[in-house]
Amino acid sequence: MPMLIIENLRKAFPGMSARQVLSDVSLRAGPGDYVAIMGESGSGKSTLLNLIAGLDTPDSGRVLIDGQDLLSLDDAARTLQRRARMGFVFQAFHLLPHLTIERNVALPLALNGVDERTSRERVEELLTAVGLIDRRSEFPLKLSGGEMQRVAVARALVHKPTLVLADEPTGNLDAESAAEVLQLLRTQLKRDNAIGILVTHSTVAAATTDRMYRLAAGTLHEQSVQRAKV
Ligand SMILES: Nc1ncnc2c1ncn2[C@@H]1O[C@H](COP(=O)(O)OP(=O)(O)OP(=O)(O)O)[C@@H](O)[C@H]1O
Repeated sequence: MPMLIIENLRKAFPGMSARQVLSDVSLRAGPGDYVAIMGESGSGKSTLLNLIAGLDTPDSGRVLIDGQDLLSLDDAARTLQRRARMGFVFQAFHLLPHLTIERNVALPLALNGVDERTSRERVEELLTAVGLIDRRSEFPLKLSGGEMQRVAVARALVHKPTLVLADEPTGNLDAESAAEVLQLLRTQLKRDNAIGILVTHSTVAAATTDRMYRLAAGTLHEQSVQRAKV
């Protein structure tokens, strides 16, 4: 069963203005949970995402994904686990320009050694779900921002990860494309029973999740959300 446990994370960065960026962050999420994290610029949202992804090391506390502490693994094993168990959606899309749309979506499957036939079927399923199956042979630069982000959503979910981390995924989109991407992200997460973490400045985006937290003074504060329809 997909499970994310974040326990008592602390993190400070050394330097002149050294201060506790995260002082005590804990969070639990299970299958299909979709959580928003908001907070002022500099409150530590990116720091927290990096710790969850095992890209940075906390001063204390731990992150367990499906019971596994990524930091207990060496670099190579941690990379394999990250590839297998996580999907990412970034503000700037991060599609590979020299690969077709279907190759972009297939990438996590190729990296995880999934066979060609299974891969083809799953890519088709995801591209159909995000409404881009007819554009499969095109290259990303032919697409609009909203379309690129729909490809990125397909790529983040194609390998059925435990956890999808979305960092301001609608920051570069107009309101209409943003709503479309948010709806797809939610639908696909729920369909695959994945855990979603959405980092955003937008209350409209946050309102599409199930639970919303504000990161302030180094810790998470749960906010009441009125679930919005997107
Ligand atoms: N590698 C680093 N070395 C030193 N300080 C850092 C480092 N990374 C982040 N910080 C500091 O930690 C604090 C939190 O930064 P972080 O990027 O996590 O904030 P954020 O909430 O993601 O901000 P934004 O919304 O602007 O992206 C900031 O004061 C930042 O300057």
